[in-house]
Amino acid sequence: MTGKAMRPRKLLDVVSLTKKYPSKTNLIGRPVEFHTAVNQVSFHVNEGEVLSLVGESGSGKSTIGKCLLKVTDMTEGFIYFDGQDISNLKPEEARTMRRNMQMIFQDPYSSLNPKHTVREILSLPLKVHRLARTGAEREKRIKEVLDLVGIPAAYMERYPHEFSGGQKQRIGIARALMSKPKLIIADEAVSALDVSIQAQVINLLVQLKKELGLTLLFISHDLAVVNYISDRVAVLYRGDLVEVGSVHEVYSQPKHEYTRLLLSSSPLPDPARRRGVSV
Ligand SMILES: Nc1ncnc2c1ncn2[C@@H]1O[C@H](COP(=O)(O)OP(=O)(O)OP(=O)(O)O)[C@@H](O)[C@H]1O
Repeated sequence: MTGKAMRPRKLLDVVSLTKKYPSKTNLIGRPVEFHTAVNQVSFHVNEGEVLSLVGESGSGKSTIGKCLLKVTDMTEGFIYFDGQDISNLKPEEARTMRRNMQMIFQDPYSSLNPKHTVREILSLPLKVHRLARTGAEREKRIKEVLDLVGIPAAYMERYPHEFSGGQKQRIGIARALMSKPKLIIADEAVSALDVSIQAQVINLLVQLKKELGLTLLFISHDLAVVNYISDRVAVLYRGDLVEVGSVHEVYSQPKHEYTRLLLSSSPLPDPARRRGVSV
């Protein structure tokens, strides 16, 4: 024993990520002008931590999430995930990668297929990633994950419309957990929920982080929620990453003018600038 602290391992390393969207096309539909939604953004997420991306609407948060999941192609930059360069994956490789990088969506109402039962919704990731060969194996994993998110296994044959908003989001979280991913990207995962339900879902994520050692990239415009859940926070302003640091550092001593503005305009009680505020 040397007494030295272990260095955290970077699970995700984003280097100079740039995404430009076409903003004007010529007569034959070729893009001739571009809008830079994400500009040379670099950050990392350590294994087992929650990093939040914050910023006002249009600052590029969701675009970063989409580039990471390969839902959209980035224009420039590098992405390293779990020791692998995933900057330029082929579609088949991206599918395999998504087993380890899953997403929780903002709107639990539209993100679950209304025609599928919970069993079908949760079976799908297992089938796509060829993870459970038999029906019994699938059943076991579904029950295990429903238990983790606090939905009774007896509700497995129900359809999404039979659940409340908070329960639907728990099912969304369950779906993301099915393949035992290493990283979960939660894009405004609680914004569509009532405040009291938000707190329950956030507490569930905190509990899952502790129990499963989850690594989370949490995308949100809500500074109170971010304060509660995050280890570190990265602030985006019009596509630029202007500041990154521990929640305590950023909230108590914001370095960038925009971060100060964001904090002053958020309904965050003063003590919330210290860690541990409840939402
Ligand atoms: N598919 C697209 N085509 C063209 N422009 C886009 C597209 N998606 C996003 N944008 C633009 O890119 C910029 C960043 O958008 P993005 O959705 O990433 O921001 P955001 O911070 O997630 O905002 P919000 O919280 O409102 O979703 C915005 O100016 C947006 O209009």
